[in-house]
Amino acid sequence: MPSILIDETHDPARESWVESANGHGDFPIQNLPLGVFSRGGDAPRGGVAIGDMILDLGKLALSGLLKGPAADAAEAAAAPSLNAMLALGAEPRRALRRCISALLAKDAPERAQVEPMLVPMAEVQMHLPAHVSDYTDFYVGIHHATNIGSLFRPDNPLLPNYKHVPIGYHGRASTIRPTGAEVIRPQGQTKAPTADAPSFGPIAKLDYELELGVWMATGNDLGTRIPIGEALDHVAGLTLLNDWSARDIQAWEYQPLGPFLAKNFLTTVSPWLITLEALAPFRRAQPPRPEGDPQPLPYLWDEADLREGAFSLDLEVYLSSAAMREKHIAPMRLSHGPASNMYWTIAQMVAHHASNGCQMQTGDLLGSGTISGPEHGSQGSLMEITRNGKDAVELPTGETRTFLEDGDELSLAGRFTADGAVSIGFGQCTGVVAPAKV
Ligand SMILES: O=C(O)/C=C/C(=O)CC(=O)CC(=O)O
Ligand SMILES: [Ca+2]
Ligand SMILES: [Mg+2]
Repeated sequence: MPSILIDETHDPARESWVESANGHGDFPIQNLPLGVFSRGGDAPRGGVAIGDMILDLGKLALSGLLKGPAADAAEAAAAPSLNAMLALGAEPRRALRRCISALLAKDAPERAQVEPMLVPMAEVQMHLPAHVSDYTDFYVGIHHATNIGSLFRPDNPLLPNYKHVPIGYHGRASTIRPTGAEVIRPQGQTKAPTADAPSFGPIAKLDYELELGVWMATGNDLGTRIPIGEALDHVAGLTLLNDWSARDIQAWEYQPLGPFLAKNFLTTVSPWLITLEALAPFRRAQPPRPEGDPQPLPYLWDEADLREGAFSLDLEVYLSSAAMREKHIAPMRLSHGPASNMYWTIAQMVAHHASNGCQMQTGDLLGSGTISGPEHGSQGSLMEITRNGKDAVELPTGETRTFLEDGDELSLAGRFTADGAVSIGFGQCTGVVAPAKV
């Protein structure tokens, strides 16, 4: 476990000569997240967000301003995906962060050389930061697991394995997209409990799931494990993740093998990878397990992980219907809550995933599972908010929603805050629902 490394890159007094970065909600100089962008159809390449600009890592790599591991990292990042850069591991990534922070800091003598490497964010197209090797979705939001379990299985909401095993399922890498991808309403086979027979067509219960995504930097050899104490050394950073879900397909298909077509038609992520090093000031102790909960097996237990395995992060979900956007009504907040409702830490997810010798790889993406709080107003899906369609939500236009309608725009937002630190965010994670392609 890398211990919390707070250095000059987190200094709250550090400002940038890129004026828009100072006081920026997501991308002040203390964040410096990694992404892949292109402009006007040119080749996608790595970049670092700073305010409303992007520092082109392709140009930085060629500039001669970097030396040693930082130069290696920038050179590897001058590619259509960051996989080669992530595969270098934490040290070159951290060295690059320290150099970029110094180059972008107010009064940096290199300003005149760096300024031509900046591209306005408004002019670019964002891509996924990495080629997704494999995608796995966990289920660590204990309130979500309890809420949704009681809707799918009223007699048996939280199954007895939940507090021993970080439950997950294998998702599909080919349908992960960055923010902005249209959410085409899926078609599928469904059967209402009252119907005599199943039918096929556009689904009615389109939902979202508020999740954290974890990008893996390095993996393990087939047949070997990742010890929990080393798990975060394999992680590059975090993203927001929306696991769009078809609840009517899910209810009919999920037993006995779990989610399949209800979940694999699209997953949206925020395009910026917030590195673990940027998150150092926001690491927190994992909330203690409730009294009476079982002690996890030793391969899932690490004292250092318990001391700093959680994050001080606030999450929000916003909905805006087509009619709201037409009338310039601000998006309505559907939920708000802390990310501290994760029963298992990221290190526990990673250690468990590799515990059977499963090979993890650079570019693997792990979803946390839906993060819900215990109270109304903090649930991370419409199925929970509307109790599977029983209690409609009223929008400011007087429209109502039980699940998402065509034209709805759904956005996730997340913000890390801590005393004495400049807060940072993920940027956009949004999708607009389009009619089914029948
Ligand atoms: O059957 C259930 O309990 C429901 C499972 C899910 O909705 C799966 C899922 O995507 C996990 C999650 O996001 O927490
Ligand atoms: Ca999910
Ligand atoms: Mg999905």
